[in-house]
Amino acid sequence: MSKVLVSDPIDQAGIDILSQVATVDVKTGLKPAELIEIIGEYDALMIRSGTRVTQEIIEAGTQLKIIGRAGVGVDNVDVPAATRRGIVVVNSPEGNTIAAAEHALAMMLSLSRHIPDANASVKRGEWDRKTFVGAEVYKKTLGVVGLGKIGSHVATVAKAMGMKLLAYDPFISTERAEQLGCQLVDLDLLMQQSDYITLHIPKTPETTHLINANTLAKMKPTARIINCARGGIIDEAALAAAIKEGKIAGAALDVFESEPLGESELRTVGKDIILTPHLGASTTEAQVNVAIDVAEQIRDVLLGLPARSAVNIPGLGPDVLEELKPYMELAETLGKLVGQLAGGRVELLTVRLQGELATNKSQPLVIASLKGLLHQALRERVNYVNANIEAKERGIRVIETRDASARDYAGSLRLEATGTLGTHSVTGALLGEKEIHLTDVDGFPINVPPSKYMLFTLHRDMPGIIGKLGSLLGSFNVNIASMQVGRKIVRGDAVMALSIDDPLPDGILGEITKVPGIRDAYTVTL
Ligand SMILES: NC(=O)c1ccc[n+]([C@@H]2O[C@H](COP(=O)([O-])OP(=O)(O)OC[C@H]3O[C@@H](n4cnc5c(N)ncnc54)[C@H](O)[C@@H]3O)[C@@H](O)[C@H]2O)c1
Ligand SMILES: O=C(O)CC[C@@H](O)C(=O)O
Repeated sequence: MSKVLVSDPIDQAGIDILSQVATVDVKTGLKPAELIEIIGEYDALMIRSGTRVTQEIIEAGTQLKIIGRAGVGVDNVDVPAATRRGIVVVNSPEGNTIAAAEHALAMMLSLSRHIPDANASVKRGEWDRKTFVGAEVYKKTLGVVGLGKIGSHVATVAKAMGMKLLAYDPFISTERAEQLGCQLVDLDLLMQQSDYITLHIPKTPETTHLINANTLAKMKPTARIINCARGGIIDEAALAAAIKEGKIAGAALDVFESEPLGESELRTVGKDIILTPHLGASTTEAQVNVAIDVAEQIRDVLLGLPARSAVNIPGLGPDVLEELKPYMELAETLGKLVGQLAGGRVELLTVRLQGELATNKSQPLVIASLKGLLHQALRERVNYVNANIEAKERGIRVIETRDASARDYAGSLRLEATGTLGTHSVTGALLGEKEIHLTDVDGFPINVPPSKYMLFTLHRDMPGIIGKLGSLLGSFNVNIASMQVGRKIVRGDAVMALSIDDPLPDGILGEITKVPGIRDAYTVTL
């Protein structure tokens, strides 16, 4: 019989499901060293946010087939390390949506009516009705940052309370925002005009400290901000200072840069801040939902069936997977690349299956392309199961075309993305059945394997330009691993594809486009 370790408190409904197929050990509060010592015995690990599943733990888990996160965020799991070891990582993308949305709404109302402090004062034996005069949310403006699952529910309820809604989400269509009664605006306008601001975005390199001293300075002195998404999206020191200096009226936080919250400026802010210990998902209903959702997936994988919500391995049948796996990796890589070249919000993705691919089942490749395209916005929240629906919700139209006559490679795939900032295309093929090569960018032929960090330029093919770019990158200590120019005619327009060893430092793209002859530059992380 299989063995499952449950290392965080999980609802009994989940344990009951696991017990149908496995021996279940519940051992919570283990120290990393204790977990490393015992993990080798187990086929599956089920966690919440309390267990940090590091590469070391994954390597010690020699029998592990699946890690189940009873919740949304898998930021406490080293997913790449699990993927390298062939371990499926599953989550529950929707089980706690309502709980988290309601917590954010509760925070907003508690802030506006001083409920935590009024409650504490009565319990101290006081009867003070003057200090706790509040404000109504009716007819006030709520700025929703991130209009995904949780943000959408918050918006719907806030609308019903008579609030005016602004939303900032660069990956959502105007139509979707309008359906929710939200006016889609840029972040600056949202910060300036909102009375309440609520964050519902993932934590990514782009969203880390998205709310900082500069953005806080744009808020009204009477405005309040709520973060029930992820710690680190708000710069905590800047927030504490902004409240203490009266630049904003208050904040409510459920999540923190470091959890559990230790010594922190936030604790010294006083009555204008509400702090809860990551309770967004802590409702009986949500805990039952996520426990059942994840336990069912662990049970299925232990029985050799696909998981419905894997963040790293598709929930498709093993036969389809085996046949299409290399092409799905190609499609996902091209999706990530074209999404980053297009920037902004993509409205149309054209997927063109060429050569022998034209006769293949296209659906998995379209899904893999969309998963890649949406990765920038949704990170681990987009998977092979939800990519299609997430794309629809964002108003991304997909067109599939086929060209069996294309003969350059046995089979190749071309993705073209049209968005608010223009149209870009990329083509790729497999060499030796496995090795991905980029064969065309924006109509310019190249032949380069993708690498984690890349830089693409659109420039005029003229003497000296490569040297100037090389020196500029060198002056920023950027090491070039490889470089190739693709051009159609000599001294015409050309594309340069560079693989670089590290991410480009901030501000360098602007310097690159100042090099005479370089029109555009795009940095890409794959
Ligand atoms: N406090 C809790 O206990 C708790 C519980 C559940 C979820 N969460 C967190 O809540 C957040 C939202 O979860 P969800 O399920 O709604 O996710 P979701 O993927 O459905 O929605 C996230 C939205 O953010 C948008 N987005 C991505 N990058 C953005 C950017 N740079 N600027 C603006 N918008 C951007 C996406 O387009 C998407 O619409 C996540 O961080 C999740 O981890 C917290
Ligand atoms: O397990 C929890 O309570 C955290 C839940 C939440 O942050 C999530 O990502 O689902």
